[in-house]
Amino acid sequence: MSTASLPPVLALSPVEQPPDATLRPPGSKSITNRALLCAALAEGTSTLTGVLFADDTRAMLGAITALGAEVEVDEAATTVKVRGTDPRTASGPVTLYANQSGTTARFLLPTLALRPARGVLDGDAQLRARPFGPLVEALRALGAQVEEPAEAGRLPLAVTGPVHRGRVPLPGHLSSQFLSGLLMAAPLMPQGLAVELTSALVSVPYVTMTAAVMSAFGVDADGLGAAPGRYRAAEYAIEPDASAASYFLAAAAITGGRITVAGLGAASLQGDVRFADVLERMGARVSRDADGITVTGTGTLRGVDVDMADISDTAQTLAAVAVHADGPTRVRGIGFIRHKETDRLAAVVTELRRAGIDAQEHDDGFTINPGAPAPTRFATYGDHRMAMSLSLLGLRSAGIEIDDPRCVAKTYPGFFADLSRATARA
Ligand SMILES: O=C(O)C1=C[C@@H](OP(=O)(O)O)[C@@H](O)[C@H](O)C1
Ligand SMILES: C=C(OP(=O)(O)O)C(=O)O
Repeated sequence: MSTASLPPVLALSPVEQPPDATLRPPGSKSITNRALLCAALAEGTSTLTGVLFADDTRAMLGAITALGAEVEVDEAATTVKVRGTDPRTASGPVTLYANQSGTTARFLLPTLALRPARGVLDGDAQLRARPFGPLVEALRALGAQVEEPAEAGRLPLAVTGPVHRGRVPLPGHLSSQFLSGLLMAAPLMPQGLAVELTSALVSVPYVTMTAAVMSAFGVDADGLGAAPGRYRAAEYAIEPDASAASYFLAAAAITGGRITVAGLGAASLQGDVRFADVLERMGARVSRDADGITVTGTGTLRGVDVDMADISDTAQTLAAVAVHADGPTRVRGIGFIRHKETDRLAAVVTELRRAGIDAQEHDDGFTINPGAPAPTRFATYGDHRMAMSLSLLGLRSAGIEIDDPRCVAKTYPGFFADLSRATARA
């Protein structure tokens, strides 16, 4: 699936009747990038199934190949075989390119610090604007050399390992990805690693996910460290992406239809499945079973006051739902999403106001008042989640257009095709 056939501006039409559909979104970006890295660091050949193919995971595939893993891709079968490598035996320099992908970049920097050679990590302009300072400080504290040829705490960065210490302080309030990246490299550090958090951790479920994927590849991690050891090759099945699922569950709530997202059962590793709980609090009917989550819109949506620090990738989805509620929605706990693909608090409030919706930005979140969106061409800020969330406003309102819809290539190239399939028929 590619975004090449999408126009530069996508015009959306409201649904003719409430949808009644089942779909299985592509594999989880977060799990794919963890499984690819753990497999690349493992002894033996792993087989990953349900792999996401999108810009962010292609960045990780390219990087582990550059690091010396052997990768065999069968995209049609969503399968990747990875023969692992040991970065501690590397000799030459390497350059890795993370494109726009925060996970790829933050997961790989600590792995570069395992190599007794110089490794350069870079990304596109958007990723170069995102913070890396806590990881730079942590790797230096562990004994690696880090050069910051551009700006302090920003890509590009050059890292020369190996590390030789095993304890490190780390702030948690900006991003959990720094901790996840350190944890995945931890078993290959000479003393393992113990991290001491110096500020409250955001996006906590992603660290639990990191420990779960590490454990599937034979390493025990407790969320703050791991003992020295080796990953073992595994056969690993990746779940559908729960953040991607949020758009479809929201679509059912907004339209009064019924949509089932298959493949996200009660044992899901992804915190974002809890977005369905927020829809339930708002008045949608939610059922969960071993195979998936179904949301049925009831025609009533109440405004909510909700902390989304654990599930912040779904905050923009909720903003689109909140427009259709019967009272204000206040989202808290997500000041850190100003450092994602764009300043997501400013972006979502600016775009909703452009459509005539009464929305306010706060230090830690936003308030959205319900309203009828005026015909609007929405800017998307190179942020896939702006494009996917704002497209939900086109389900009930006429004249909604999405600028640069191709930005969904970051995590979900087939999003607009899947949205029109899921919402086209009763
Ligand atoms: O570890 C991960 O896979 C992710 C962690 C989250 O980032 P932060 O920890 O920066 O909030 C999330 O927003 C991102 O899409 C994926
Ligand atoms: C924040 C995101 O991605 P990343 O940090 O991995 O670039 C996202 O997918 O919403």
